[in-house]
Amino acid sequence: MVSTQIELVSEQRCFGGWQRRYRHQSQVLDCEMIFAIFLPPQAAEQPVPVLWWLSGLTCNDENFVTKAGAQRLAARLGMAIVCPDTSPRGTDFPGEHDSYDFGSGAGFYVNALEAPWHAHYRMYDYVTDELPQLVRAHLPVSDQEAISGHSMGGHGALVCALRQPGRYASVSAFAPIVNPSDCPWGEKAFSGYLGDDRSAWAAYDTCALIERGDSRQPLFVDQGLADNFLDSQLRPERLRAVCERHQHPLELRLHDGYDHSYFFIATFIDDHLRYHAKHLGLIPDLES
Ligand SMILES: N[C@@H](CCC(=O)N[C@@H](CS)C(=O)NCC(=O)O)C(=O)O
Repeated sequence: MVSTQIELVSEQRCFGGWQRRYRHQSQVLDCEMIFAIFLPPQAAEQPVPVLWWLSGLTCNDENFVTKAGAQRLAARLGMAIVCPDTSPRGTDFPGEHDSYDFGSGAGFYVNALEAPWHAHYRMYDYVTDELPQLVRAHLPVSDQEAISGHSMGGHGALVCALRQPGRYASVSAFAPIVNPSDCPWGEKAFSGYLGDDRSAWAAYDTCALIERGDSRQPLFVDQGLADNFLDSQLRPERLRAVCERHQHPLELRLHDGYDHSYFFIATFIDDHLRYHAKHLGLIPDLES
């Protein structure tokens, strides 16, 4: 079941299109949520394909919008970009706001199984089901979709695509957490949201999903080599190894000197937008 109302919070003209924020009551998360959408100029004429952008720890719907610099090219390509928030909001469970890597701002795109989180922390269903239905019902986007994200959101994007073969035209990620079942961020989040039975964790672990082999969708991943979290949390070599073992198509680009920040994302976001535009069948007007 989908909530039916969305309320415009703000809008700005941007590269001939619109950058907007909307508020709505999420039934899946049982709280009020805000999401951002960039609508390119083409959306005034007809529904346009949509890129889902999943952000990382500590983010809300605004980080990508204000820091990635994606709107200029998205406007030319005719691609909408939707940025969901990263967790339910407005709830106040014990410990929910105490740390940056668990609770608010850190939903990890899972459907929680453990109390008290399971009543609200259902970000997988929110970003793959409720929000797409809501956006399509109210805004000029087509059912063609691609997905990308950063860090916790890179994990989310890869997991959403690998769990739903054939759904997204393409998937990409910046500095994704590729093996959350075996890194400190993931172990903390998954034991809190999913419980101690690690068999439930594999459904949200990119490396485990590639092992399972349900999807053959190519993965496009950028990773900075000066990323503070490279060796402790991200471990792209594990993604490379599992993809090699299973002949899963992977383009993994390692970039000297780039860190974990949105400066890294802003540097390479155009490559990702063009990659998705190609797979979404958009004909880019890239002269000039
Ligand atoms: N706050 C954490 C790091 C959190 C962090 O780097 N978050 C990334 C995603 S994992 C982010 O995008 N932060 C928001 C921003 O840069 O705008 C720390 O200082 O260790």
